[in-house]
Amino acid sequence: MTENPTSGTPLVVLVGPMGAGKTTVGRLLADRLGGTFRDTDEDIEQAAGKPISEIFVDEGEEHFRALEAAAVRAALAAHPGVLALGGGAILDPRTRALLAAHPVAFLDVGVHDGIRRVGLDAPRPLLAVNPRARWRELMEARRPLYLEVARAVVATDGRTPDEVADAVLEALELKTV
Ligand SMILES: Nc1ncnc2c1ncn2[C@@H]1O[C@H](COP(=O)(O)OP(=O)(O)O)[C@@H](O)[C@H]1O
Ligand SMILES: O=C(O)C1=C[C@@H](OP(=O)(O)O)[C@@H](O)[C@H](O)C1
Ligand SMILES: [Mg+2]
Repeated sequence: MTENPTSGTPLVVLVGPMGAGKTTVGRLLADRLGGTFRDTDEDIEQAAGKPISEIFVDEGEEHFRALEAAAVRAALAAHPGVLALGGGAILDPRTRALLAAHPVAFLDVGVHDGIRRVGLDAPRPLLAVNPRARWRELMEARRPLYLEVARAVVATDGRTPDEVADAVLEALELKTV
């Protein structure tokens, strides 16, 4: 295992917009690094006992963001493997401040690949209406925040998840098992 025995904090944290491949690439990276994978969206769903789309409908986005901030804080403090965040986690200034102490990779993607990928996947409540325009709008507002927290920026357009995982390892100079 290349887990981080001294601090018990993540070897790598993935941020970026919906469809960047954080969850998919995070799993691959955990395999390569010999650590475990954690995704704060999954932590939130498990704790709430329902999918994120239902949390948005039942309790609203603000409530989801509060759960998300707590889930990210807990995972950053204690998860020694690979951690993927949800696309909007970086909206919280306290989360961004915490991320400053961690090896964060921003998985970048353009609207074309981003939208194609989310179209193949589980529903994202923020993209339920006018997905293309919404995705662009969100990315425009959030790009500076992704850049603010990132130690490495990794382009994912036209790359397979395996190629993206390789690029993250290289950019952050991480050693595989
Ligand atoms: N580099 C890639 N190329 C093609 N498809 C991808 C790539 N990365 C992820 N996907 C697919 O896109 C969808 C969304 O990926 P996911 O990892 O959930 O993104 P995120 O967690 O960043 O929203 C999934 O169906 C996944 O299999
Ligand atoms: O960008 C966002 O605000 C969101 C991204 C989603 O995660 P992914 O980025 O893993 O799709 C999930 O947290 C929720 O639907 C909100
Ligand atoms: Mg995800």
